Amino acid sequence: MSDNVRVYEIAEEAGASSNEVVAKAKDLGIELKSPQSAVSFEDAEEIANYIMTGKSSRLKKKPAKVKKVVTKKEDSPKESSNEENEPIKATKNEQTEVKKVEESDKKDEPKKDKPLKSVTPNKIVPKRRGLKIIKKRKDKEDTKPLPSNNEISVNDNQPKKAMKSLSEILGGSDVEEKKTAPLPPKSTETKVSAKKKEKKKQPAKSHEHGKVIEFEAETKEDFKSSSSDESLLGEEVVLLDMGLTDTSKIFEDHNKSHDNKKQSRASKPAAFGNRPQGLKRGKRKKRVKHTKEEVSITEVTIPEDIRVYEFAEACGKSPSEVISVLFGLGMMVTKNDFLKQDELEILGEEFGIEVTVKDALEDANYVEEYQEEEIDESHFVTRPPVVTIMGHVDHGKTTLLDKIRSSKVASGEAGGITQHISAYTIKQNNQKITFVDTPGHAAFSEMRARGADVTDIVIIVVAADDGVMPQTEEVISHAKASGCPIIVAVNKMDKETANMDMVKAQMAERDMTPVDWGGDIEFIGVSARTGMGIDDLLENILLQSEILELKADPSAKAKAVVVESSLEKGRGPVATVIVQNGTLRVGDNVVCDTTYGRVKAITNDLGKPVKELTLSETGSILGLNEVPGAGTIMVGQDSEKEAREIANRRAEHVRAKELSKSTKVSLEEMSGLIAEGKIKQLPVIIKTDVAGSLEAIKGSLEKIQNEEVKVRVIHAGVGGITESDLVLASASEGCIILGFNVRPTGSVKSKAKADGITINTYSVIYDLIDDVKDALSGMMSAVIREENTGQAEVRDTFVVPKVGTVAGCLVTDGKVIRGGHARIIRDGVVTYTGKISSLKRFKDDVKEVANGYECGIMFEKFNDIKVGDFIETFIQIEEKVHI
Ligand SMILES: Nc1nc2c(ncn2[C@@H]2O[C@H](COP(=O)(O)OP(=O)(O)OP(=O)(O)O)[C@@H](O)[C@H]2O)c(=O)[nH]1
Repeated sequence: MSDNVRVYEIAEEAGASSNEVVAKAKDLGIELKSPQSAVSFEDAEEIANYIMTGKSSRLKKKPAKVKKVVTKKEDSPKESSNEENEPIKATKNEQTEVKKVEESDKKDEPKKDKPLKSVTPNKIVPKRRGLKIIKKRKDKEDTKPLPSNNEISVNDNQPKKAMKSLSEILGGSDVEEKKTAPLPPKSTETKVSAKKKEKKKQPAKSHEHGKVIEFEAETKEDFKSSSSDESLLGEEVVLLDMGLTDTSKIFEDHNKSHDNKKQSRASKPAAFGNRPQGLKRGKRKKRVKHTKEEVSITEVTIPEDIRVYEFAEACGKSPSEVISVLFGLGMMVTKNDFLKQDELEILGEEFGIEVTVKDALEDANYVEEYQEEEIDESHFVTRPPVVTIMGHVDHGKTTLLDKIRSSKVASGEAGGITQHISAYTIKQNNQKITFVDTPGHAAFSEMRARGADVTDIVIIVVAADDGVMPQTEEVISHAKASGCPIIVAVNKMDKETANMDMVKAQMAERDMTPVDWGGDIEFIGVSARTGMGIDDLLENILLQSEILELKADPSAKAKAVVVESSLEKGRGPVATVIVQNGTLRVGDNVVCDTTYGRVKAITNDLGKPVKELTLSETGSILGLNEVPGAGTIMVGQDSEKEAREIANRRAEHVRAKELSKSTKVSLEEMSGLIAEGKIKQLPVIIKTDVAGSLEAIKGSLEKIQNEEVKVRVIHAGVGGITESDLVLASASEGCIILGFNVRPTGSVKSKAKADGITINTYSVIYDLIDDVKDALSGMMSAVIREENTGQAEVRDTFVVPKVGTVAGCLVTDGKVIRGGHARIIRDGVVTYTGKISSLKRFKDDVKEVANGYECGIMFEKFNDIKVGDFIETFIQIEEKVHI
């Protein structure tokens, strides 16, 4: 077809009458006689744009009137297009279209011309497409048969690439929206449907000729060439906007239609790929909004441990959406990864959803329940204080604890106390005081962190001769953090070198000013060896306790804190507890975190069986199904069933968490490994009979490490080696299970064998540590050690054609070995390091030549040998490194 465009076509395109076109053409200096007159494409574009935008490069003055019309039509997005060069009229059309689409999506984003393809005057082709499309659109609208000339020619001329640019500009999702959106009457969409019908009637001349862009609903990023009506529809939607004078309606409609499309759009982030950047930005914003409106999920309650895909599902999103949001913020996750707290927060904000993390143990939070139900202040009575003694190593904690105990408990009653126990109760002036021996200040704080702050008063022991030591400082911080009243026991006052004032001064420097110096801390001089001052100390404790007004209800169900636990031969799990509230009786059903049971027997701190333990009393209980962790809280339950259910629920949760953690850790560490370079790890699971040795082993193992290797304790627990340990071990490559005083039972053993999991059991801690050291040593790179084997001096050189230079040498030390390593030293500088490729005595190849003999030596890939060079031969010995 010809290149000519007729007046009425331009009129349709520009949404004006033929007469107007003629008039405007005249303004531009193009003479048109009638609606049947034809002009070139360039002129047609110029005229159309002039009508629509009021601007033209051929016009010196922009007619304000036209401009107005345009502005109205396009709802202002044009303004910015003015910044671009006028000649690009068609571009403007495109922009206008895009704008409309964009704006209908997000009204709040005003004109953004930039994202559109930057158009240069040379690139007229895309403009034409715009023209073509507009034309089609109008056709339908006005039910005027469209001359297909323009379209055909334009289409034919247009390379596919140009089509893509249009698709980019339009943005797949937007188009799709229009396609599927329910359209109110008079809206753009209404027109579209009208057009559709028309199209059916009209064998779409224009379509036949040219390729039409089709935006697939599902794959927005793709666009295709097709001649189907549907595809036309897609185009038309866009084009219709152009023709409309009441754009505000369109926007309204678009907005409405958004609601329906949001989801599908949001779930196709791939569509972004084809969009210009500016649009992308807009879209992202949109997406957030839409999700909010459309899915109408404004809040979700999720479990603490939730994977990406689970979260996506809960929020009505696709996993890829979640991933892309996090990816955009530099967080790499896969759909199976667990989301962290901060990630959940970000996602919630991004999607406009209020995310509530549900306590997974909500139904099994027996401690909280107890606090709510069992605490009845009307039954409160005064209870004895619980005291913890802390201090620097060797300052006399243990001696002091033992002294207090032995001096306050009749030896007959105690049955000759020799065994160290973790807690005991004494009587001072008929008032009870319970002392707890925590394994260290870290353990003390750990217990507090777990909510098991059993301590009422802290005693800091400072040796009168040593004064404040590094650990004393740590203890001060821990004690202060606990908020408990502090008493300083200045120990070893029996020593000649004791200096109370020095201790006081040092402590005062650390904000622990003695009462007699105007502060509020009592300093009591004691001697754990002689017993001096101990009464004074106990009196002070009782005084503090009075001030604290410690109260509890002995008639309530028992609530106790486990301070020590172990698995004892013939007795099973044993837990040493201190009762915090209520009374713990034999026969009580109790739950203790993941363990439960019916109290079979109670032995008090003197090792005697008792029927009950009341407020602040301590003793050991038997009857739990497993060994509870130190610091866990034991609470009495109405029935064993209830106790079991709670414990099982908690155990399940812990197990799930542990498993999830182990995958997480390995992932995190993958990147850690990369960052660290080459570090190797030995994952281990430690199981011991008592909590004390568990801590000791764990602590020692964690310390065994250097830059290259280290131990990673995946799990550490008191009790036998179970199948769940095997599950955990198999989740971590190369994990070994270390048992101390515990052994796997038959079934666990055989399962471990079948799964290829190593279980090593020990009864001596040092053996365990040594074994782990050996294992780590095995993981370390071997060290290459050199050993000199001999030396030779080059006395002469011979060049053998095609072979190389042979050094005629005299071995001056040790021996020279064929195939061995050698260094050539010239003037004291190493000039070559490599291998001896050939070693001869006269004409014979020999394996080695000893000191004092002459030989011919050739080197691998080296011929630059000179008389006077020294040859040093050596062997390399690979040596295992021990940690
Ligand atoms: N002269 C004298 N020696 C004491 C006194 N108290 C403790 N000792 C000695 O100090 C040393 C350390 O005492 P421990 O009770 O083991 O000290 P600790 O603070 O418990 O030490 P760790 O348990 O290792 O943290 C022992 O040799 C005690 O005999 C005291 O009042 N006077």
